[in-house]
Amino acid sequence: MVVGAGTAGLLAAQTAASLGARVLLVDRGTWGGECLWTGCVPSKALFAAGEAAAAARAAAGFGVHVDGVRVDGAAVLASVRAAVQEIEPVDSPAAQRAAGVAVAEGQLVFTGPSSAVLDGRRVRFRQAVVATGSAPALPAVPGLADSSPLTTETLWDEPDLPERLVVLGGGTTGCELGQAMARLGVRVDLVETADRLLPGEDPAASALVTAALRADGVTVHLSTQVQRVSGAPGDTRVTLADGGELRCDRLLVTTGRRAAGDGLGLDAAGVQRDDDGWVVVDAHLRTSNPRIWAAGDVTGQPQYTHLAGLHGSTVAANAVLGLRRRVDLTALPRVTFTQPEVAAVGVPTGTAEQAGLRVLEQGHRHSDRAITDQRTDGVTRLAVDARHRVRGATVVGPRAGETLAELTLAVTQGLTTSDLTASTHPYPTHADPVWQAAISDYRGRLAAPVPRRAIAVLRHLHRLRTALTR
Ligand SMILES: Cc1cc2nc3c(=O)[nH]c(=O)nc-3n(C[C@H](O)[C@H](O)[C@H](O)COP(=O)(O)OP(=O)(O)OC[C@H]3O[C@@H](n4cnc5c(N)ncnc54)[C@H](O)[C@@H]3O)c2cc1C
Ligand SMILES: NC(=O)c1ccc[n+]([C@@H]2O[C@H](COP(=O)([O-])OP(=O)(O)OC[C@H]3O[C@@H](n4cnc5c(N)ncnc54)[C@H](O)[C@@H]3O)[C@@H](O)[C@H]2O)c1
Repeated sequence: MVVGAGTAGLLAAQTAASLGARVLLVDRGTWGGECLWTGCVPSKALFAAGEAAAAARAAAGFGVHVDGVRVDGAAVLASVRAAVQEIEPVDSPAAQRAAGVAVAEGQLVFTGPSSAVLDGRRVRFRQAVVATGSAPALPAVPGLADSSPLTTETLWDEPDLPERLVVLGGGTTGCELGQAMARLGVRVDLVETADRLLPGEDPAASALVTAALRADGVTVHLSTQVQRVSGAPGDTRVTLADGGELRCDRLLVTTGRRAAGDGLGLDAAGVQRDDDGWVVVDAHLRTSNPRIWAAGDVTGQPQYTHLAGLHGSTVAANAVLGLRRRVDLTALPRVTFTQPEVAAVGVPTGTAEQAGLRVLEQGHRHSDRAITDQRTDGVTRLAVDARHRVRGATVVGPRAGETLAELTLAVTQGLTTSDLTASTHPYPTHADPVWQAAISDYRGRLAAPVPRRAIAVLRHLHRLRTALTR
């Protein structure tokens, strides 16, 4: 039995069925989970709308004049919902049945180590997977909960875009949505408690994203605590610790997540959770109940759809075939879909030098493709070890998420900068700075005393051979 039909649960159920297991997949009704309904899909569709508006405004820089860009907020949100609807059939109950998975809709509650109830019906299972995801967490700010703030669970049902929006939290979600909204003409204040946006990323990435958001009209407040929230939608007031006040029509909270395991009867099932509510798993994703596994956000591991999917297929193989597969997080890629995008993998490049690695940096000012596209505000940073193996990378720039695929392969396979140099890169792409960084590292190696002497000997031998054959 699999509880939760988000990415983790869908992949667990489909993989288990393909391995010959009889599988029941249970969900409350949001087949496809957060990614489809309230996460990746709507946020990327909203970002695409913002990108279209920004491109229209920036067109004059290319000599193309678009007069009077007008944003119809209701139509933007309708286009976002249309994107969700177009993808929805792939994750629907019908699609699961076609894949050999039995489905049931309702709220499942565990009643013991191998039993549960689903809307009053008893269910017994040999093995179960908990894949119930995570939910937005509201910080303990006085007045916040009473001010009906928006979260990523409610934003998409709004009839129109607000005129003024305060976004609390400058992590991935706040930066993506804040920039998209500003580009769509919303007056955005973005409030972050840390001293930089995207505090988990390389500081170079934070600086470039902050500059880009400001250029799009976002007012960024760093190192700022919110003391109190008052008012209601239409006129919400956010009082800052320094005494300042922000007024807005809507407040959007993007300050982090909590596990969605409450009310699931995990205690009755003997499934241990940590102090923050995340389900505790071992390296094979097995919980404290040997019959029950967990996958996806609910484990408290990094919250990404690609990891949830990997978790899902891994637990299915472990549960059905008795394998002992692990999920290796050392080369887990991640992308913040702002413009410029921030893509990173492996050892954090911001702290790589403290870890004894060298950082190769290539600004994008001299990348021909960045120049033709008028997006030179990017940087590529590769962390390499003493054997020139790529151990981590951060790329900031257009399509950085696509560029990251090569670097993820490099980190996973222990490739060196000379391996990257040896594979021809097409010209001109946004991935060019990766090749340039690798080539300059390789050239640096050739300039060292031993290779220089070897090159001198080869040159000398070649001259001799040429002279003798004349
Ligand atoms: C705004 C936003 C943008 C994002 N963008 C990206 C992105 O671009 N790329 C990326 O990789 N990640 C992104 N993420 C993260 C990504 O959405 C999650 O990591 C991923 O969806 C988690 O999948 P999951 O299967 O673990 O959980 P979920 O998708 O949350 O699925 C859990 C399912 O369990 C069901 N459920 C819960 N409790 C019960 C119960 N008791 N009984 C029955 N069913 C139950 C729920 O209804 C739900 O369908 C984004 C997140 C947000 C909020
Ligand atoms: N492109 C993607 O892959 C993508 C997009 C969105 C979300 N996600 C996933 O969802 C997870 C959650 O994202 P998130 O951005 O909601 O959370 P987050 O934890 O990544 O960021 C929250 C931010 O809010 C700040 N903060 C906390 N309390 C605050 C307060 N009271 N006032 C102001 N700022 C405060 C934190 O310092 C932090 O920078 C991400 O870590 C990621 O795994 C992924």
